[in-house]
Amino acid sequence: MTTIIDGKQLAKDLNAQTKDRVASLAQRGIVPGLAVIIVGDDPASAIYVRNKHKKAGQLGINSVVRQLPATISQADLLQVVTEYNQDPAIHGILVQSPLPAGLDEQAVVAHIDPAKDVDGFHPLNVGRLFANLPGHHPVSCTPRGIMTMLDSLHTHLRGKHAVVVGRSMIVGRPMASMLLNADMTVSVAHVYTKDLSALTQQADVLVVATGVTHLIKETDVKPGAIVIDVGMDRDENGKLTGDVDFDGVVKRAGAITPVPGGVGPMTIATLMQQTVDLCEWSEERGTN
Ligand SMILES: NC(=O)C1=CN([C@@H]2O[C@H](COP(=O)(O)OP(=O)(O)OC[C@H]3O[C@@H](n4cnc5c(N)ncnc54)[C@H](OP(=O)(O)O)[C@@H]3O)[C@@H](O)[C@H]2O)C=CC1
Ligand SMILES: Nc1nc(=O)c2c([nH]1)NC[C@@H]1CN(c3ccc(C(=O)N[C@@H](CCC(=O)O)C(=O)O)cc3)C=[N+]21
Repeated sequence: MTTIIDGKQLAKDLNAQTKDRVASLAQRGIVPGLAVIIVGDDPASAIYVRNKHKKAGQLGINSVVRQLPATISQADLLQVVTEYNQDPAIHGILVQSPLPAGLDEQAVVAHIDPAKDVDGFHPLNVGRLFANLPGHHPVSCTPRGIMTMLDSLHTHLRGKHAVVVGRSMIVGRPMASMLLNADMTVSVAHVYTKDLSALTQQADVLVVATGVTHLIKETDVKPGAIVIDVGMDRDENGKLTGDVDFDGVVKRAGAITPVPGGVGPMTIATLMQQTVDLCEWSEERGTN
């Protein structure tokens, strides 16, 4: 029997925990604050931002959405980030990606106070993850949510082979670091990988984040493998689907995430979790 990993239910469970933590903070007069900066009018980004804002409200997190015109200058955008860096009511800052052409996303991310970097995209936090440094630091929410999903399976990861397909800053690279930090043997595949299928067939844990609809088929997967589909793609009918051919792969995998209802809801729940983490860490340090 294949386990269908229920991202929606896991997100519900995680959100319930986050809500409890927010309630405990409220008793001390503390409200976690999240600032979401969205530049331009990309419709997909607008939907994500609305979902994040709604979820934050449900959990008692104070979320501020700052909509900025696509024509904003780099300097003015940096100034908005500075404003939230200096605002003691804001614990997490997120700049929705992608930014319109002409704006330097890396420079904007590097301008965020690393202690308020709720996406875990700041180079200092990326480096801390890569080096597996001890202590508190934020990390990319999508792979962190995937680690929570793997934890829920209560399976032994140490020494097993993980294959990550994709090497983006938001998913593939931080995912590979987290799996390595969990003592797995990690392979990272990308467009130049030769014989991708031969590699993915060796994976005990296979994470796919490419944006290529149904790249991974039943015959690309080892029997019993855990398959995590990060893809959020549109099929020929405009329906949301993944990078994994679910109907085929489900016959062979030991566990698999669906799209929708898999990694996506856990990304948002993890963002909320990490906003509260940042708030608690700043309290511990006494910086607020
Ligand atoms: N559910 C969620 O929470 C999230 C979902 N997503 C979704 O995940 C998918 C990936 O997102 P993201 O990582 O941002 O995408 P990017 O486009 O930034 O990166 C895609 C990666 O996949 C690799 N790749 C592309 N085609 C192939 C191929 N045929 N074989 C092997 N590797 C390939 C690329 O390799 P190379 O580097 O060589 O070009 C690249 O590293 C998208 O569908 C996106 O919508 C993204 C973020 C969050
Ligand atoms: N700074 C930044 N941080 C991000 O975390 C970030 C970003 N930029 N840019 C875009 C990607 C994408 N992303 C998703 C969030 C939720 C779902 C999600 O909730 N998906 C639902 C379905 C939603 C639907 O039906 O459209 C699901 O999979 O079930 C998906 C994708 C966060 N991203």
